[in-house]
Amino acid sequence: MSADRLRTVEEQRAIVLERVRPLDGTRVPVAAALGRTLVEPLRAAVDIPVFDNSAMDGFAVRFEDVKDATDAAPARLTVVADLPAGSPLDPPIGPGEAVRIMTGSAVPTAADAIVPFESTAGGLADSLGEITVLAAPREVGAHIRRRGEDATVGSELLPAGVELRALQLAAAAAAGVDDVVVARRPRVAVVSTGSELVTPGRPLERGQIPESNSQLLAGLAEGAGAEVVLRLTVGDEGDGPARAVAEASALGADAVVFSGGVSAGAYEVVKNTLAEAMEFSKVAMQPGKPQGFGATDDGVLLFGLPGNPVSAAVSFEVFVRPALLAMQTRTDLHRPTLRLPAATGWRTPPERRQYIPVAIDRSDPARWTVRPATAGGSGSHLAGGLARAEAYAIVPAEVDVVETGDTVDVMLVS
Ligand SMILES: Nc1nc2c(c(=O)[nH]1)N[C@H]1C(S)=C(S)[C@@H](COP(=O)(O)OP(=O)(O)OC[C@H]3O[C@@H](n4cnc5c(N)ncnc54)[C@H](O)[C@@H]3O)O[C@H]1N2
Ligand code: MOO
Repeated sequence: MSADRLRTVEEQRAIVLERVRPLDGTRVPVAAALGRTLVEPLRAAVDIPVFDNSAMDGFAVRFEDVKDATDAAPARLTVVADLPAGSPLDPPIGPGEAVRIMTGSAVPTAADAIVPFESTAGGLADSLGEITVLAAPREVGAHIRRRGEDATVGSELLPAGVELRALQLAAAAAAGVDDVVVARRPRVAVVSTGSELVTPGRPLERGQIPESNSQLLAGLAEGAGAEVVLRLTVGDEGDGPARAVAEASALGADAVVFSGGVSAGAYEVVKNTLAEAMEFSKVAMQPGKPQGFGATDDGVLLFGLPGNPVSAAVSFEVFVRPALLAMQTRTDLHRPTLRLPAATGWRTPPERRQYIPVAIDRSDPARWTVRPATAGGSGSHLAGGLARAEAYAIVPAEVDVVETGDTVDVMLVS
């Protein structure tokens, strides 16, 4: 590689992923597994449904008895038992007999169809003595939900490597599973660098700004399944980064995410103090050109993201998030992307892939469009506009300008 050729995003990401070691699996209750990554397939512990059960409130019948029932020629049956949900009973049903049954109750072995209350003359109001069936069930098995039709004991509901969200955990619970084996949460330290940074809300003197990257990066890290074990700000002089790495290691951190102090100035504290453990490179992306990455001897990953807030946000998406997911053995390391037309045009940097924060206009459901979320275009300092961003439009390095109506790749991040 020539000295001035910038690395591609893929090259830099490959260097990062090469250093990732998978975290151990741990067994956690299903109730505590939201956002965790499965490391063993999820298998059903019981059938779903657990037993043949009624899909309707009504009567369990012998199809033969009611198959010809109509308004003009109703079938009359005697109700011989009542089955609320949860009843353990399996009452016999003789010719001309029926059992009142509620949705979810086990269907008696002797029944082969359900007649809903709506198909009888008396409905619920007159459902415990003689009943008059005015309409035949469609077929044998009508309104019966069969045991195991959704899943059977031992069948795989989910493969390893997927994130457990509410729907997946509901399926686990429905399958009688009470705990799952998931990856340990990566422990992350978030370290902001810069002598100009002040805790938000404090009075600002000339030259000072509110510190926002730790909020950004801690939130993104947690969103990627990590546990933030340390969050601090260090100045541009001294050995703050090295002390932060030591503190993070003592806390068992798997990764330290620095922001700021990685480019070409006189006070690049991350670059100046961690040069032995980290490599500092330029990546053909905008924002996010200056990147630092490395690891301690103990394998703690060290990310040196550029300090501009949009640069830090984009860099997290393309390098840190995939690494945190890979540690958790997640199969899919990347955000979903769509291809959408641009609602307005914008300029793009030469020879660098652009990641521009965008808002999606969904007013026409058949034609979503995107527009830059930041008023000043792609400026990496425009932290306020991030509030409106829900995605990044990704424009290839070869493209110089996006025109209104051009289709762009859009990486969804919220
Ligand atoms: N001569 C050159 N100058 C710069 C280059 C270059 O190639 N040559 N690259 C520019 C690019 S691109 C970027 S991006 C920045 C990256 O700089 P650093 O990573 O060293 O970041 P800092 O200088 O420390 O800060 C940049 C900017 O961001 C603000 N900042 C930093 N940390 C925070 C924080 N935690 N919360 C809020 N804002 C933060 C900081 O005040 C600066 O305004 O370098 C360019 N320069
Ligand atoms: O590459 Mo910098 O990250 O443009 O702002």
